[in-house]
Amino acid sequence: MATPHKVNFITGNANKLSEVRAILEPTGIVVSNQALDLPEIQGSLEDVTREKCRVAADLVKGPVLVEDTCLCFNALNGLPGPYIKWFMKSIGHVGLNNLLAAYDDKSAQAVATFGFCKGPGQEVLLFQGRTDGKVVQARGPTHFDLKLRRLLFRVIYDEAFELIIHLGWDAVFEYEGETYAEMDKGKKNKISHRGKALDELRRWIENGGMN
Ligand SMILES: O=c1[nH]c(=O)c2ncn([C@@H]3O[C@H](COP(=O)(O)OP(=O)(O)OP(=O)(O)O)[C@@H](O)[C@H]3O)c2[nH]1
Ligand SMILES: [Mg+2]
Repeated sequence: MATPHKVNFITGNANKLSEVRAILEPTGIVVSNQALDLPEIQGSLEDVTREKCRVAADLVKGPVLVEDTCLCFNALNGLPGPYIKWFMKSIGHVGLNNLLAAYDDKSAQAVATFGFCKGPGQEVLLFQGRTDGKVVQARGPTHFDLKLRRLLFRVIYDEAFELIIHLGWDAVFEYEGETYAEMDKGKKNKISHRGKALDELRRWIENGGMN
């Protein structure tokens, strides 16, 4: 039997990790994980991922997969884009809606950019997926993971605030009438920015890219 392909996904986000595993593992790609704090520079979506990947490969001294997620509002020429994590932390779901209050155009794109690098000093390859949707008032469970919500009630306020950034924006991103939060995970993973980017990665791996 052929040895399964393996990727070492460097992320501190447990929700991303579980989605990546749910998407890749049924295709025979084994996903290991290291949670490292990687720098996120200012720049284009591609620049942010490329730099995360370069630093991760240096730290791990081996092959790595990283991902950076953006939420781009068309009325705001792509902002918050790669800064969505900090916007979520500062203004939450209501604030994201308020940002678009002055515009009729509520359309947005969720973008996942994965970077793969074979090791220190090697080229970073990018795999990107985009899903078009629109920003709506929060609907569906306002968490990107239930366990985190339970934890939220158990930790002190400051830690709870830090965790809010992991709750994500699934509840305010609507795709064809349903928010990501209202969809079952299987459906989200089929149509999501992350699912599409991982399709590209899987095709590349199946065509011998990692050899
Ligand atoms: O509701 C959501 N549905 C998703 O599908 C999704 N994917 C990412 N996110 C959130 O968007 C920001 C991206 O920032 P990000 O890419 O830098 O991630 P991160 O810092 O959490 O992890 P990482 O950089 O260690 O991989 C972070 O706040 C993530 O929690 C999502 N929220
Ligand atoms: Mg990050």
